[in-house]
Amino acid sequence: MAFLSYASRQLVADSDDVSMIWVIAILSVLAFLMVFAALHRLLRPVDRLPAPSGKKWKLPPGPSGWPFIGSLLLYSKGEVAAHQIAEYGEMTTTHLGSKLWVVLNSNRLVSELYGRKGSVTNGRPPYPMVSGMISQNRRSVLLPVNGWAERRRVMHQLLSGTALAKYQDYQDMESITLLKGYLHRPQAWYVHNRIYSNSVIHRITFGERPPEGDNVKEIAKAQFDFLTNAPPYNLWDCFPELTKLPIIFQWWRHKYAAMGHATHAAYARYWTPLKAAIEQGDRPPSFAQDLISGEGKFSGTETDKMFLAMQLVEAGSDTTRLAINIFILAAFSNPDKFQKARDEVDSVCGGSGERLPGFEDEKLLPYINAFGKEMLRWRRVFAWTPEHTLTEDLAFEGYFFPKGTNFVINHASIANDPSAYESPQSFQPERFLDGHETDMGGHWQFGHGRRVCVGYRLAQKSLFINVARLVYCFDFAAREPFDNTKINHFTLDEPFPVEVRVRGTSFAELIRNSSTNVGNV
Ligand code: HEM
Repeated sequence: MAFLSYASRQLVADSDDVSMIWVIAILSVLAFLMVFAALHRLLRPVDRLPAPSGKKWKLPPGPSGWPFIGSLLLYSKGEVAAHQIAEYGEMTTTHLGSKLWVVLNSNRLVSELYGRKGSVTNGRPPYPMVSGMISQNRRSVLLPVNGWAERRRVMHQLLSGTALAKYQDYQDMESITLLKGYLHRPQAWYVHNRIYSNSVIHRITFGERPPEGDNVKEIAKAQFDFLTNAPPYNLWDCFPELTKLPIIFQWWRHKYAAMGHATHAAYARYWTPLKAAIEQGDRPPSFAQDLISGEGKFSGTETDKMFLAMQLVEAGSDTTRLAINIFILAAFSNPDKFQKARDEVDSVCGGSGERLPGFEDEKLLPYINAFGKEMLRWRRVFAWTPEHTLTEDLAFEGYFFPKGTNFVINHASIANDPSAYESPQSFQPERFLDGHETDMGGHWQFGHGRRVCVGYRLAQKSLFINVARLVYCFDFAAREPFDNTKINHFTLDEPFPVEVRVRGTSFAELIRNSSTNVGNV
């Protein structure tokens, strides 16, 4: 009897346990579904939100992508993705996390949407991590119109017109230093490219070459943190709405907040002594000097000024280094075009090392400028450049785009479009011999429209002077068989195997005798 009552109690207890397990399971599933539904609602891209009454969003075709992440996995395939995306037509709709990315696959559409419609496509989406936390909302390149516009005006004013001419002396001087580097340590050609790029932008920003020491490493780290999290590389910035979650659930914020503090501290350690020296008046002309003296009429705080100057150094250094690397790649991969470029410089400067080409020769050397443009079409510094975001709903060519749509240039696919460039795989500077060799049309590596690279004229001058002088004085060959589609941008070591040789003794003599103390700087 006792046994029976024990057994029946146990049965009831067991069935209670089973029911409890069921209850917990059902509640868990319900909780999961609720969280899923809430997240789904929170992370709806703008084209899934209602359109103004009586209308419907109408977007170009594109891959359907996965729930939540959209086509994130596709974009991780690099240039292969760019070509697959372009298969949908002149414009392709994709989703990058919760962001709506409309990819522009033709020159015509970049001109139309970045250029003609520039007053409504000059926004930026929110980047809570790389802009908000890492950059403390102070790097203009990622700011929305409000916050960006004044910084842009100041940079434009202090980097164009007479300032541009003033800074040419720095480029001249540093380019001779680069030639001397190539002459004395040819195997370190890629290091000289880096030194040139850092030194020029540093002189422009602060009036002097970068100082040696630990500060420089800290700055390099800050730049690395920024670049490796720039769009579209930061996963959390593909879901900006997640910042609406209670802070306790945003475990990833700490990492980026720490990067922001480190960036601020590194900048301050670097900027403070340079600013003090500039204020004492014993430094040559520079962007920072103009900024500090109030020349640019910038209403920002001291910290804003610091970020503006430091951003310039970051934006101008690595981009130029990579572009000169691409020149070397183009030079040894296309010997016939290289010879044509050399013939042009010889016809102006003499074929026996009589004198170095200079800025005064620019109009006489159209092929050199065309070479510079073609190399940025042929191989690129950037696969993707930051989004241009719609600041209001836009009806365009039968489509209806919601405010918040991000337009993005498909650089790789446009550059390889046979309807835009005959034999796009081949390197042909001739395609840019159109009387506009010194402007930047023909490729979009500097962006386009109101947010176009503010330093593109400086960059174009750097490319001109270095391409002209390197073509004139040095020979380049691949040291071993090499696939020239592999650029290895992200290494600071030799990116591809190159043998550099000075053209002859008269050219070595010319370089040795060239002074790096030119100009009135
Ligand atoms: C080959 C060299 C360079 C390339 C390929 C390049 C490319 C770019 C691109 C694609 C953008 C963004 C454009 C957009 O949003 O549509 C940009 C912005 C910017 N670039 Fe360059 N750049 C180069 C050299 C330079 C130099 C030498 C400087 C410094 C003087 C510079 C300073 C900047 C700045 C400050 C911005 C942000 C502008 C803003 O906030 O409006 N860049 N650049």
